[in-house]
Amino acid sequence: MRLRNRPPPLDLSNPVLRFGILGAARVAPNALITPAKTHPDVVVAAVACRDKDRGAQYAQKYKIPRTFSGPNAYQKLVDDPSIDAVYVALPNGLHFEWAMRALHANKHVLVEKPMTNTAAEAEQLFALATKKGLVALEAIHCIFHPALHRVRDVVDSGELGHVKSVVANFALPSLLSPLFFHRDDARFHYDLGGGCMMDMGVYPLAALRFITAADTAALTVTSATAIGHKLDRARIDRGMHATYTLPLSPTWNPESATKADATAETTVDFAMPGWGPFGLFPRMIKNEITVFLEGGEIFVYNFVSPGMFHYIKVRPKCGRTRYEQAYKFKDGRGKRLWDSYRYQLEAFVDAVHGRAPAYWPKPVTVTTQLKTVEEVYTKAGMPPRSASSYQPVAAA
Ligand SMILES: NC(=O)C1=CN([C@@H]2O[C@H](COP(=O)(O)OP(=O)(O)OC[C@H]3O[C@@H](n4cnc5c(N)ncnc54)[C@H](OP(=O)(O)O)[C@@H]3O)[C@@H](O)[C@H]2O)C=CC1
Ligand SMILES: O=C1OC[C@@H](O)[C@H](O)[C@H]1O
Repeated sequence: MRLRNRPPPLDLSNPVLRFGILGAARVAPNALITPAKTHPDVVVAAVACRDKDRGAQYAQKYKIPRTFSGPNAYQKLVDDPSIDAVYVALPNGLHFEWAMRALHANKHVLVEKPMTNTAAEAEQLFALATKKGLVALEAIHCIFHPALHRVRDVVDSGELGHVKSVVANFALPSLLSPLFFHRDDARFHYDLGGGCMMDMGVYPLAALRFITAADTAALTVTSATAIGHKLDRARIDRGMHATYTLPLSPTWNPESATKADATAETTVDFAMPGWGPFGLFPRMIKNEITVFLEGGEIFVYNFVSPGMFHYIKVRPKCGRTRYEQAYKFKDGRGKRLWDSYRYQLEAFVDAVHGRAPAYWPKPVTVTTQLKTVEEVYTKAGMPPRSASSYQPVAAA
């Protein structure tokens, strides 16, 4: 075991990016470990897990050569000179602290969504990354897939006129919830940045902002209604419904655009109850967006994981309905079999190497989204998620 855990010697002429993962996290196999296998410039070199045995099992299962464990595991990984980039796969409330610690240790950071608990924290994080010349990316993977770019292009083309409203839903039926969440999941804990709007809500919000080109401004939240979670009804939302006003995008076709702002709504739920007598009939997963435009509708099925399967239904008021799919970018970049995590990794590595990624979110995209999430909680009568108590080192 000792031998296996000894780091391979560093080859400084090798452009390979050596990732370390913080947390033996459930998300990491899909989000990084598997995509890294098909990226020639990426190696998953280490994982840090607080528990020694669990860390060793995880490393063995996913063939990760090095494990850090114990109470200082995360800091040891972050400080290790053989690691170039840190994937922060921890509960939301720990993202800020560990991404900041990694940046201070001169590592690039791929941070799980939502990037931080608060908009102010994300601003601080991006400021440090910029100061140090490091890459910091929030892992809202679906935005990196060509499918949502195709939807944005159809909207942008003006073929259906300007956007009137958008409805985006991502919700799991209660029957399926135990497959996704532990009974005592971090998602249900306020102190760890839990809540459904934080966890699932960021997908519909980011996607609808992206496809309507309203991704660099904070939306106005016009209403929000939360369904409290049984473990903490006052602070943790099991479900959230919110409505917004979208700023009019200057990229819409000026011929068809009117001065009226568009509206939007999102619905998310960790555990939708069944319907009918005693809620006996289970609901289906909701994972779709509908864009209503002057001249028709666009419906996107499976916007969260479009790499698995998706379709885009374009239904003009006059004319024939068509179905589209997009698994590659229009400039030919990408591969049919890449999923959204693989596209995200491609963008991350491109950015590290100074190549122009197919898509790269501006820091303001992330910070304004978090402002909107904060406003949703406030409007729903719940406290926005609290800032981390971590105090970044002043000068590093
Ligand atoms: N992009 C995507 O598709 C998805 C993203 N996510 C995001 O990824 C992050 C992690 O989610 P997920 O993988 O489901 O999480 P897990 O429940 O698997 O937890 C991840 C790790 O968090 C660590 N951890 C550290 N402190 C605590 C604590 N106090 N309580 C609980 N865990 C702790 C544990 O590390 P250790 O091993 O050291 O014990 C654990 O392995 C979240 O931010 C979530 O939003 C989640 C799912 C999908
Ligand atoms: O893709 C996802 O689906 C379920 C969520 O709880 C998870 O965090 C999210 O990223």
